[in-house]
Parts: sequence; C-alpha cells; structure tokens
Amino acid sequence: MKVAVIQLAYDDAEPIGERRERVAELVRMQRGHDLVMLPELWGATGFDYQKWEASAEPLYGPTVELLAGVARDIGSMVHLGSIIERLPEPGVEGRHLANTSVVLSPAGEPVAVYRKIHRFGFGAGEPKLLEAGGEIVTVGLPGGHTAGLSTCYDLRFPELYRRQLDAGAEVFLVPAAWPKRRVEHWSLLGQARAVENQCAFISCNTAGTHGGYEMGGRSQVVAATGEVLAEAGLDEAVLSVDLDLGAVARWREEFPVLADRRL
Ligand SMILES: O=C(O)CCC(=O)C(=O)O
Repeated sequence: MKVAVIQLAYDDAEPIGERRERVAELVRMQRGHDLVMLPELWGATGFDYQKWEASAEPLYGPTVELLAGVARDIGSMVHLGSIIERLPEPGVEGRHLANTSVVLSPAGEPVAVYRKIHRFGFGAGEPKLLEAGGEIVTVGLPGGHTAGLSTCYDLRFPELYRRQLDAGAEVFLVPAAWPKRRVEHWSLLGQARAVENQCAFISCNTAGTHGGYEMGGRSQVVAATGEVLAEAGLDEAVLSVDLDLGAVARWREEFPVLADRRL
C-alpha cells in the first residue's frame, strides 16, 4: 500500500479558507498513493480552543465535501485527520461538539467515522468542550487489510490498541496535534504501539505554532517489527512510503508473541 502522510505546518495567522485550499491542493498532489493522511484539527486551528465553536461543522460538512471531491479526482483513500464536529444533538455529557475523524474511499464515500475517545486538557480544552467518543473503529484498506483509528492523546492508552488489534487491526492510523515539548513521547509511544501489538503504525502530526503551542512534527511510519520506515522532522513535509501490509501477518507468524497473551 502506498501511503502519503502530509505533515502540515500552519499558524494562527493563516485564514482557514486559504488553508483549506492549500490542503486540498497538497492532497491532490498525492495522486498514485492508495491512502493519503492529514493531521488532527488542521481546519479548526488545532490547539486554539477558543476557535472551536466557530469552526465546528456538521459531520458531512465543508471539509468532508471538499476532500471527498479530491479523493474522487485522484482515486485515493483520504483520512482527513479530524474536524470539530457539531453533533446533531448533545451527547451524554450534554456537549454538542466532538473531535471527529472521517476516512473517505477513493469514490469519495465516507467509510469510517471515529470520535476521539480520550480527551486532552485535564479539565480544560477537550474535556470541557467536547463529547468523548465511545466506539472502537476499524476501516478496510486496499488488499483486504484492516486499520484501527485513534487520535493524538489516545496514543497514551495502550488498552485501546489492544482492542483494535482484537477487532482485526493490522495497522494503526493516528492523526495528531502533538506539541514539541513532549515529542519524544510521541515517537516512543508510536513505536511501542507497533512493537507490542505487532501492527504497522502510521502517524500524521502537525508542524508550526498554533494557540501558543509549538507543534512537534515527527510523523512516522513504523513497520510491525518496530523498524521506523520514515520519519518527518519539525517542518512541513510529505512522507511517501510503500508499506507492505502482508509483512504484518508474516512477522506475527515468524515471532508469535501475540499467541502468548494471557487474557
Ligand atoms: O499527550 C500529549 O502529550 C499531547 C496530546 C494532545 O496534544 C492532544 O491530544 O491534543
């Protein structure tokens, strides 16, 4: 599977409309890839919580519409990172916003919707403003493979990835807006999730500075063996990787750790 990871850099000064067009163009340039990935909340100004209410959109709103058109044009699956979704009705905690990922098929159809389960902010930001997701979500990939979906802070909760593994995941897809200050955790945890679950791992972080936070970049593509196949630096970058997902099953057979789990 040929994957393109778009590590987008932006700052608060870039108007959202211009950023949308720039992102659509960047995705369009990835023709020939089976899957194109974007980072978390790039259209909702990432860490800038104050802007979330104003930038919220319905699930099948302008971001999905724009990227569905691009997915169709280039014939690739597109993981749009995430949006601030305005829920049709308030959730169990009475909030009407969520941090929501959508994966689009090469025909531009939404084939998976994941709402971030673990909200980051310790009482402020996400837990204060957003409803938590509650569902394990996987999505079928070309070649009959299965990906598990999660977002940013979720990466700190290994039990989520075990559940995705049990749901058939062979690769984890993780968009993020992970700050530079803790970027070592980001790299380490991504590799750990790959090694402990014998799953490939594809992460797409943000670069630039928004909401006063410098972002950490270092998006990576990791094989199920833990080998880092590609890693971005601190700036905007596109990683283009030919990822052999058949290698996941071969590795599990060669080194059958998962068979020794005690449940
Ligand atoms: O866990 C961290 O250090 C960063 C998480 C985060 O920035 C987020 O989930 O938005």
